[in-house]
Amino acid sequence: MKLKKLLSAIPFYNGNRFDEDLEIVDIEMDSRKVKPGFLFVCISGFTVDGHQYADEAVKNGAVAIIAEKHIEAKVPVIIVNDTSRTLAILANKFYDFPTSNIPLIGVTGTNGKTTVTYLLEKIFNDNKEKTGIIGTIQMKIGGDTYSTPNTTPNALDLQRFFKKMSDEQVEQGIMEVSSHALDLGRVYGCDYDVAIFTNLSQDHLDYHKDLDDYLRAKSLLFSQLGNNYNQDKQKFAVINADDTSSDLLMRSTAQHTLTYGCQKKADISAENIKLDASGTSFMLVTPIGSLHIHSKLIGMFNIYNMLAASAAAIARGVSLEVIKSALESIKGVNGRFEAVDVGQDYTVIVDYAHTPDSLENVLQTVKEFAENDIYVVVGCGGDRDRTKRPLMAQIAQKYTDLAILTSDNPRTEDPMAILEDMVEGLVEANDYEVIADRKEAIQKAIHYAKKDDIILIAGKGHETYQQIGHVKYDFDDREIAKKAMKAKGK
Ligand SMILES: CC(=O)N[C@H]1[C@@H](OP(=O)(O)OP(=O)(O)OC[C@H]2O[C@@H](n3ccc(=O)[nH]c3=O)[C@H](O)[C@@H]2O)O[C@H](CO)[C@@H](O)[C@@H]1O[C@H](C)C(=O)N[C@@H](C)C(=O)N[C@H](CCC(=O)O)C(=O)O
Ligand SMILES: Nc1ncnc2c1ncn2[C@@H]1O[C@H](COP(=O)(O)OP(=O)(O)OP(=O)(O)O)[C@@H](O)[C@H]1O
Ligand SMILES: N[C@H](CCC[C@H](N)C(=O)O)C(=O)O
Ligand SMILES: [Mg+2]
Repeated sequence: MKLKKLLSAIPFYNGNRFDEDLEIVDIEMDSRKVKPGFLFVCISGFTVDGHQYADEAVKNGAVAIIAEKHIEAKVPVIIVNDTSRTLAILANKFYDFPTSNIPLIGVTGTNGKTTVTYLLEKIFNDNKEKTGIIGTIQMKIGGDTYSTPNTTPNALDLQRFFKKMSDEQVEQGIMEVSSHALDLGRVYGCDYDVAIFTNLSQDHLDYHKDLDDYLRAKSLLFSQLGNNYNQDKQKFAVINADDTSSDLLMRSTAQHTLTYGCQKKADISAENIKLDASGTSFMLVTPIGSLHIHSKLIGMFNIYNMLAASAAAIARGVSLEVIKSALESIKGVNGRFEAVDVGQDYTVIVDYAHTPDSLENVLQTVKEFAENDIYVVVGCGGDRDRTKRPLMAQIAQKYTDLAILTSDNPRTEDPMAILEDMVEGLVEANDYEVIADRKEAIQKAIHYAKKDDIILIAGKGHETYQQIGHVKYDFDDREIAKKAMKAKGK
């Protein structure tokens, strides 16, 4: 694309000082990835300032630069107020507004985003539609998977992936939209058809000033719904009516709303709920009819996830029969309440609970079905919200017979300092142990386990690494638990 055409996406941009007939081969925000003919965008990051790398970008072949301040360069430098937002606008234009060709569902909320996206994948695949997914575990088109460092990638990677989805005739895009992404404008310009809200509870207070600021970030998904207005497309906000933030989110959108819930009056609800250790059953009540669902997913929180997915599928025109068969056949989501079974006579569950609310939900569920002792192995991530650490330790102790506090991904923090923050939250007299080495902590829990006990290993779920400092070491809770059980003779 010609630089001139690309720059037409920036309002009031009228700099004719440069050779705007320059051909731009692609856009980059990372100097190390720049190739001849690229446009380099300087981003002021959290760790370094991208403006420092303009020289390197030019050496690698950048033919023009977008920056927030004057820099000396042998190529045209276009100055804008906010390079992050400009990058989102330019990437959208460069890849030809790919989300206008793909029906897109965005899922936001503190917990349940990944789960809801995989429920939706199953529903749309059963409806014979090709899906594309973007989220915490991976990005995916049909059966092909791609890794991503973020739950919601930066605007450039995101628009590139949407273009790929569009080229590969994806019929339904489904993505997790993190509060960081909303706040940093990573999803600016994405044309969502359905925006889903799961719930709001404490997390990410390292980044957001307070819970109101966190909610404000989440609300951006709803206020931008339908901005790329197209009268042929109906847009829907799917909102958890039982969550205290639902009112604000409903007021944040001018589009249709579909509410779901089990307590307050809602458009889509679950009645006659039955929960047991093998799954859940309920009557799914919707504006297009009611059906009985029997699912293998465990816990009340998963009923909410199923309601959210059903509501979005209904908004997209999927029949209740397809929704029922998909929800009844899905076995679970990678690393979410995943049983690790080598034939032992006690239960081991690996789960991704890494917030106070998710840990409480999951332990409440375990407690409801426990026939004997409950052990939890849990830690908190380094370089993340410190205030959730004592709360998570308190919850770990409240619902279990033994809490083994350990490391999650310490990142650049001292693991013992993280554990000290956790221990501050302990209030009850019952037992706890602190074992900083996660492998040892898992082995210890398995060593203690007797017939009919339950061990919950929380926080890392699907992750296959442990990040210590800046290095990611191979680490999979499930593999370590299996080895420990086999070493014990099960
Ligand atoms: C705090 C945060 O969000 N950081 C994100 C951010 O990194 P950054 O701004 O620090 O980037 P930087 O390293 O300072 O670099 C600034 C600029 O210089 C450029 N650069 C850098 C070095 C070089 O040699 N040349 C060069 O050009 C970089 O490409 C970049 O454009 O931009 C990066 C690229 O998009 C992200 O990968 C990175 O996410 C990191 C991995 C992260 O941990 N983010 C977390 C907090 C996050 O966003 N999490 C949410 C999910 C939370 C949830 O569970 O809900 C997410 O959506 O993932
Ligand atoms: N609707 C829910 N409400 C509360 N807790 C939930 C809910 N759904 C899942 N959980 C718990 O939260 C954990 C994480 O679930 P999931 O990965 O679906 O959430 P997420 O919102 O994608 O998380 P992340 O912010 O890390 O992307 C699960 O392992 C489970 O313990
Ligand atoms: N997306 C979340 C994941 C947390 C997972 C947990 N294992 C941790 O490392 O803290 C985050 O980056 O805050
Ligand atoms: Mg997720």
